[in-house]
Amino acid sequence: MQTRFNFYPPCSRPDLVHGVKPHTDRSGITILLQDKEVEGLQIVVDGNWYRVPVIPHALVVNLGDQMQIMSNGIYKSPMHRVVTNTEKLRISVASFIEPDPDNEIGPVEHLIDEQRPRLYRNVKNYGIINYECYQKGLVVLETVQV
Ligand SMILES: O=C(O)CCC(=O)C(=O)O
Ligand SMILES: [Fe+2]
Repeated sequence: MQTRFNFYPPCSRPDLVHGVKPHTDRSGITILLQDKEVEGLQIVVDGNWYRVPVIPHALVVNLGDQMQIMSNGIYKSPMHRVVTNTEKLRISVASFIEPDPDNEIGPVEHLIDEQRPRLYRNVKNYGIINYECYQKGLVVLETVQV
């Protein structure tokens, strides 16, 4: 598990600047504590962005790419982003839980059959693949499809 503290200062041009650009998490599971007053997290569904509301002290549980890979696409790793605002700073704490990077992961055998063929190849060090694709603006899961 790795934990990241995110700090988003107020921004004079939220129309131009994201707090975090659109991405999917590399993890298996992400546990997120949002700022208890300031919204910012958004999720995309069918091309439309939706706010994730703030519920003070509640944890947001999100699934990451490695869950999507291991479940052969049954569990989804949703695309999300963080927007900035002109008035208030925002803080969040995200814990990413994932397999040991040295362990190869791939779709679980009994979730592969004729109705649901294998969607992803086996990979090691998925965190590095995810990071490099994020820097290049690629959709990471597409790069590990069979
Ligand atoms: O700050 C947030 O609410 C989410 C941050 C995030 O998506 C991440 O750290 O991967
Ligand atoms: Fe994220």
